[in-house]
Amino acid sequence: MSYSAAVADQDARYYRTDPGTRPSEENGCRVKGLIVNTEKTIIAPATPPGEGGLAVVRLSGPSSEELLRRFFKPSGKFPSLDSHRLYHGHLVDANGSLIDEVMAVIMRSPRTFTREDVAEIHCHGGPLIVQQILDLFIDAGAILAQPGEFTLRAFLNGRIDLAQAEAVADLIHARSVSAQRVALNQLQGKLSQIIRIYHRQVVDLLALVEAHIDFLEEDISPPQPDVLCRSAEDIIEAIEDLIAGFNSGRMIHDGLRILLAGKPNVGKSSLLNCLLGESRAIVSPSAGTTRDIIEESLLLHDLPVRLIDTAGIRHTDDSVEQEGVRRAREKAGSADLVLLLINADQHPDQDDLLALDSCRDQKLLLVINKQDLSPSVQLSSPWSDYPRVFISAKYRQNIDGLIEAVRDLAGLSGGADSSESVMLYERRHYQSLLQAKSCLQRFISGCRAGFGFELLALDLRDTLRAIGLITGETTPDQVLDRIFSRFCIGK
Ligand SMILES: Nc1nc2c(c(=O)[nH]1)N(C=O)[C@@H](CNc1ccc(C(=O)N[C@@H](CCC(=O)O)C(=O)O)cc1)CN2
Ligand SMILES: Nc1nc2c(ncn2[C@@H]2O[C@H](COP(=O)(O)OP(=O)(O)OP(=O)(O)O)[C@@H](O)[C@H]2O)c(=O)[nH]1
Ligand SMILES: [Mg+2]
Repeated sequence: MSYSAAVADQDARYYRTDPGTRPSEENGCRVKGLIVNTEKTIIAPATPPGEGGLAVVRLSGPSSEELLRRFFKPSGKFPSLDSHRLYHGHLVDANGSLIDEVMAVIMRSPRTFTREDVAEIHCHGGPLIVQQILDLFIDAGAILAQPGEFTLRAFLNGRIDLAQAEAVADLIHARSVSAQRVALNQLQGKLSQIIRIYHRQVVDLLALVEAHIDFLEEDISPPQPDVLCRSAEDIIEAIEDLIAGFNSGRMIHDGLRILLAGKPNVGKSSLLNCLLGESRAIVSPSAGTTRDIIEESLLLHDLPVRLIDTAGIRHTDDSVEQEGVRRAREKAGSADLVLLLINADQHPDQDDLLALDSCRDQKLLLVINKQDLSPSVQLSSPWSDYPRVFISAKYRQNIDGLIEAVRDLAGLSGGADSSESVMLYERRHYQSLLQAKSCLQRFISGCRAGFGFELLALDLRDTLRAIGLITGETTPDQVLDRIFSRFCIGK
């Protein structure tokens, strides 16, 4: 089967190892079984499509070595290929015609990324070459890997847990150094280690409770409710520490949504252009220039940011401008942070107040623009209630001060860039921990209300299930499926 036919056939390749749990046919639609057949040897390009210096094609599974040996002819006289050694040679097809001059390596199980036998072919980076190599191996019995299947196999074979597998994708997608660092820490198992500690503590607590269920007749004194409660409270406290960092983690990972708000002509679009370093939005001295919402992604000192420029907010009879104002107000709610611009050379007026009203409930930084025109402006309440920074968007004055103020307000100054830091940034992990916390809280109220140990044990088992979702011990197949489908082919 050719590479493209194999891609088309991908869906037909999901099956489980256990025949008892074959995918069922429900309403004529196949349910994807996630457990892959690790008897099969998978193949995929490990490098992105297109031209490059090199491309790497990777195989994993029991036939990797046999398939490599069939088509790879090492230079020199090597009776056998040593594991983990890169060899120079030629790749030839079944008829013996040359496909490419390559380097190849065989890595024997279990010291490999997937814990299976892995072979890699480092060929010239041309799409046609890669295509021919894939065709060659697929014709010989290898199957094209699903997106994420190498990492999935590493997970199924127990080399990494689910949080580490997710970190592989996050590492690849990271666009800022901090996001990269946080993902790398997670890949190294630092989050998993903490999760395992929580797990251990809940297991210990459960053992205490269950011992009393099992040995009811024997004369051992039951654990004191306040002792049980205290243990649960300690675990909750630790979980809360991790939960508390989620917002910062999420911002580092997903980027910060920053809305530029303010009445017309305060310089919102000028600030967008200034931060972007290019003239993206139209700037003009006439009020009401921006009508549509303009969104751009950029890095502010390594912080990924989605910057949203909106129509200046004011009362207006122009229907197009009214629509712009409506959209601007609507956007305000979805932002992590609002930069509300006012003029340095003018006391805030009714239109400024209107703009403030539209984003009062948001985290807000007052940006006093055009400081080149006037060095200071006297602010009274409500304006004096907000953190503020003076800048000039047009002349790029104090932009560093602005970025610092943004980081401060987002809670990202210091801490976050410590290389040791473990940060919660996946919503899935956050939700599992919230769930674990509420199970523990239920346990505590149960203890206090004098519930029986059987019931209390149930709460603790629910806690363990919630914690296990993070490392993948208790994660349902559909969730695994969703996680691994985020991966690219070949990872
Ligand atoms: N050429 C190449 N480079 C690569 C990878 C790869 O698969 N091939 N990787 C793929 O993502 C990453 C490296 N990650 C890896 C992680 C674990 C193992 C591995 O073999 N682990 C074994 C122990 C290794 C040993 O002791 O020598 C294990 O954990 O059991 C290999 C690569 C990035 N660079
Ligand atoms: N002196 C001075 N002028 C500025 C500064 N920033 C912006 N301006 C000027 O203010 C005018 C309005 O700027 P814009 O960026 O279009 O303002 P806006 O808030 O996007 O306006 P609307 O899109 O109409 O809501 C332009 O003439 C800019 O050149 C500044 O820091 N100093
Ligand atoms: Mg504008």
